[in-house]
Amino acid sequence: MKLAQLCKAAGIACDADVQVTGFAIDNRKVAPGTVFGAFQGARVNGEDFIPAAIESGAVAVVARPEARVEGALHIADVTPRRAFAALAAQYFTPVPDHIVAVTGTNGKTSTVEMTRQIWRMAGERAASIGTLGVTTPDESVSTGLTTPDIVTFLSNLSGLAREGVTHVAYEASSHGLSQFRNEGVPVEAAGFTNFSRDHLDYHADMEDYFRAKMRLFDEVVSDGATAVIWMGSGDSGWNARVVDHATRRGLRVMTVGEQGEAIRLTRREPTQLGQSLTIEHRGTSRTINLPLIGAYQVANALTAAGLALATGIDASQVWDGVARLQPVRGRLERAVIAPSGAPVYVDYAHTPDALEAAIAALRPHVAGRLITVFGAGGDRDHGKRAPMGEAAAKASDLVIVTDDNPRGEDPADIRRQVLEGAPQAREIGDRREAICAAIAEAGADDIVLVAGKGHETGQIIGSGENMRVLPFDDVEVARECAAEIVGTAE
Ligand SMILES: CC(=O)N[C@H]1[C@@H](OP(=O)(O)OP(=O)(O)OC[C@H]2O[C@@H](n3ccc(=O)[nH]c3=O)[C@H](O)[C@@H]2O)O[C@H](CO)[C@@H](O)[C@@H]1O[C@H](C)C(=O)N[C@@H](C)C(=O)N[C@H](CCC(=O)O)C(=O)O
Ligand SMILES: Nc1ncnc2c1ncn2[C@@H]1O[C@H](COP(=O)(O)OP(=O)(O)OP(=O)(O)O)[C@@H](O)[C@H]1O
Ligand SMILES: N[C@H](CCC[C@H](N)C(=O)O)C(=O)O
Ligand SMILES: [Mg+2]
Repeated sequence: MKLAQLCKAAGIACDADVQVTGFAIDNRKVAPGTVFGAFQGARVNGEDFIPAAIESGAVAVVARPEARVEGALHIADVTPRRAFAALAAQYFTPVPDHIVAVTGTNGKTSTVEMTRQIWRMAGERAASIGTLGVTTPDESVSTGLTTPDIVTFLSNLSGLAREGVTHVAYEASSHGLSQFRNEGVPVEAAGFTNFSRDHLDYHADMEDYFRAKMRLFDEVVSDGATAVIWMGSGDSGWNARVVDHATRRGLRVMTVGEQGEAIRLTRREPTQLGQSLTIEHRGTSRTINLPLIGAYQVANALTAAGLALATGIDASQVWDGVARLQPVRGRLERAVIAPSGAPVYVDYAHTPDALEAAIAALRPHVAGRLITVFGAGGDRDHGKRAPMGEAAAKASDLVIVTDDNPRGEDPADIRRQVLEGAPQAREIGDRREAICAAIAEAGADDIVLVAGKGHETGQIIGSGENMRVLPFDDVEVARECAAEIVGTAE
């Protein structure tokens, strides 16, 4: 493909009659004919690798105007990541016909996964991209990050289209949005789940964090797209601000929830295996049995339903799909029933709000005590640690604070910060020991919640060159702890 053609389609000024063979943001991935994106990063300055990229055959470099580019075309832009995304998107074609994105502090992975399930049950070839990796009709492949880099994202999308996938739901994290890591393609609908504290190690404050998320509605979605916005009973005001952003952009606004107008939730009652919901949609009231527990999964399921409707799926198929949703890996997943009879749940709650939501989900099912085991990740937002402790302590009967991916920090330090919010909690650093202690402690009427790692399969220790990932899976460990108790009793 010719560079001039790509530039023209992207609305970027460049005039070079060179053949493009690919795109890269890492000089080590440059081959002859590549367009190299040189960005200032959090760790290093990509502009330092421009000479090496040109040496390897880069034909053009997208970089700030002040960057030095000698020996290749300089496509200068004050926001080079944005220009690079727009240009690369012209190269990685075709893409699936229906693409939707989901943002919010919690619930993105669950919502994209549920959207994928609803599409699939309606007979579409559907995929999702997010924290769980890329899930296609045939397989699931982990990518390591919620939003991979822009080149991986775009090439994944065109790869999916070539495999015949027509519908894709992707997760737009605030990191991804602020780094222009997942855009350039036509986005037909965007979902918004909720907004609460997280990532203030990366964003200056809550407003800055919110602004990053709003790029999805202000800039990333296509003109005339639909905004599916959760409006629950107790929302903090952020969700109403999302409606303002969507309205200003001229999007079709679809609000969903107890206070939703397009899809209104009028009743929710926990049942033995899930919950019974009454929904009003297009003047019709219907009762649906959602086979999942937890108010939070209702929010995600209804937001997913809104996204499926926005892509033209027939309403009766959407509601049938909601009634047949399968659990999402690591989100209120029942790992095992302890020998005492206590169920043990694994959940990915790693913010104060998520812990509150996960505990609230289990509370109606607890006759005795709710025992919560959790920790906080290292090299991430420190300020959320004490509030996580508070959220757990307020709603649990017993809290055990343990380690969760300490990364480059001293784990004892992280636990101390969590314990500031939960002074009565027990402290057991070793995560396996903590999980086993909770399971051993639980009686027949109790429930154990192991929060923070969900689907993760490793404990991340150390950083940089000393980083190691020790195999660790909360679900497996819970099962092993339960088996050990049986073993000791025999
Ligand atoms: C802070 C952050 O988000 N960093 C991400 C970001 O890196 P960066 O642009 O700052 O990169 P950098 O390492 O400073 O390098 C700058 C540039 O030089 C280039 N380079 C670098 C070295 C070299 O030898 N040659 C070279 O060309 C790099 O490719 C890069 O373009 O872009 C990279 C690829 O696009 C990501 O891999 C990297 O994620 C790091 C590993 C990370 O841990 N990110 C986490 C915090 C994250 O993004 N998490 C969110 C989930 C959040 C949530 O939903 O809760 C996510 O979306 O995954
Ligand atoms: N709608 C919701 N409201 C409140 N809490 C939620 C909601 N959905 C999920 N959670 C909580 O957040 C946890 C993570 O959910 P999920 O993985 O779907 O979110 P995410 O936004 O993708 O997270 P991440 O930012 O880490 O990618 C769940 O295990 C649950 O504890
Ligand atoms: N167990 C995890 C959850 C991380 C969630 C991730 N989305 C992020 O914050 O980057 C941790 O804190 O290490
Ligand atoms: Mg996620």
